Amino acid sequence: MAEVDLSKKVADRYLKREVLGEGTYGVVYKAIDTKTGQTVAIKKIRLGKQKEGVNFTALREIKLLKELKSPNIIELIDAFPHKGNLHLVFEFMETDLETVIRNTNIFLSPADIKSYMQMTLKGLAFCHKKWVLHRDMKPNNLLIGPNGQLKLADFGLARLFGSPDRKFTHQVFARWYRAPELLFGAKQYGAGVDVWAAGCIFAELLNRRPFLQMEMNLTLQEGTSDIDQLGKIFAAFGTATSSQWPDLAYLPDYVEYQFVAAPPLRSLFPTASDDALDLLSKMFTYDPKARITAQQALEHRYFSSAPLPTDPDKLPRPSAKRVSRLSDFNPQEGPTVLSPPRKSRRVMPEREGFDGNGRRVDKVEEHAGEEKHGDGDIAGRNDQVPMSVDFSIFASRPPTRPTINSADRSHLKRKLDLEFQHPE
Ligand SMILES: Nc1ncnc2c1ncn2[C@@H]1O[C@H](COP(=O)(O)OP(=O)(O)OP(=O)(O)O)[C@@H](O)[C@H]1O
Repeated sequence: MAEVDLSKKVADRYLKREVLGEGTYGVVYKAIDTKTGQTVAIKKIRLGKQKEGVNFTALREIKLLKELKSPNIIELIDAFPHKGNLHLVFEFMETDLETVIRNTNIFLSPADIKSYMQMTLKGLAFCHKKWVLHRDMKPNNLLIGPNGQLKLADFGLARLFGSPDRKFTHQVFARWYRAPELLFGAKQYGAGVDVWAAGCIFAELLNRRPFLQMEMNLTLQEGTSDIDQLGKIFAAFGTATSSQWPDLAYLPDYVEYQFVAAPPLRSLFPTASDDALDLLSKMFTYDPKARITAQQALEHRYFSSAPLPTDPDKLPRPSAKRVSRLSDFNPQEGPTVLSPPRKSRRVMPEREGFDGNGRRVDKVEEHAGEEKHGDGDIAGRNDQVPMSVDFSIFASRPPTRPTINSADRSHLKRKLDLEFQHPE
């Protein structure tokens, strides 16, 4: 009873405005905090049928996330259960790094790229120090505020609510940022998965296209896609060997890949400086134990050598989304609670495409406006992280992991042969 009273009171504090979009965990609304006049973003996460709502363990974890405060982390301002959904209130951000990268009117200088990478790694290093992993790093999770500050969004959510279900079409992109240990089915992994993803984002900033991007038809094939993604990685950096990565052959989904030598790194990043190339090679180290940490990356000479990182407020970025202010509405009218619209942004596999420069082209599809909730990748959670959640409250179950059969192997061999004959 007490929980219901509390949630109503908190819910009355925020006036929902328009829907900003829908992501893995549910719908995101723009809202106004009537207490402060501040514009916020509210992520509404469906909890399922659990009548008791959020349990104490989850609330404790959410409290920990609220304490995760750093200039490069999106602040979780508030969290409250309401009508069977968990509402997470975040500071409102104007745009995101994916929008910056794919805007062809924006020129990113080496100093700009350095600045975006520095802010990304600062956010990562801060959370890793507190034993919190992101696990779903990608450019659209790197939000940019009005003063150019880049902040990491969705930290800790993968652990709380389960890794996003890769079957959701807008999640297929996330595979391009997955570390090889995850693709080989590692059950125990650490902060290195975020560093690998940050390396992919670094590469994307340099080349202005997703680095380890799979063709859509392969990305959407069930079961074989992790294998194909590994093929893509090995085509770029050479097949991983046990001498480079001693634990390789013991990974749950390990399969032997045809050996290919690495092409020169310089050929993949023609515009990068030598320092940038050196840092990239350390972020893309196969063995997660030997991979550079976020903190070590920040101390790499790339960040102290010329050109120095651009000041965040001088970074080029797209024109800002309009930010509603408290003065924009009449409090007499009462809260404007908008239902999820019938049409909202959603990426469709069959109609989705890429333009000639490898940029994503999102299409709009009509749907019921219902938010969805991933099944959760519990098996893959990091047991070393001292935060624990009773996943049963979210009705999460470990996904069935695709097994590698002989058909997969021959498909893999064919794919690898093709890829290596016709490198991109
Ligand atoms: N703090 C925020 N401020 C402003 N807009 C936000 C904020 N958080 C999310 N959004 C916007 O809401 C929409 C949905 O975001 P969400 O993070 O749920 O999913 P996503 O980033 O689109 O995809 P994914 O779930 O795969 O990460 C996006 O358009 C995103 O830019």
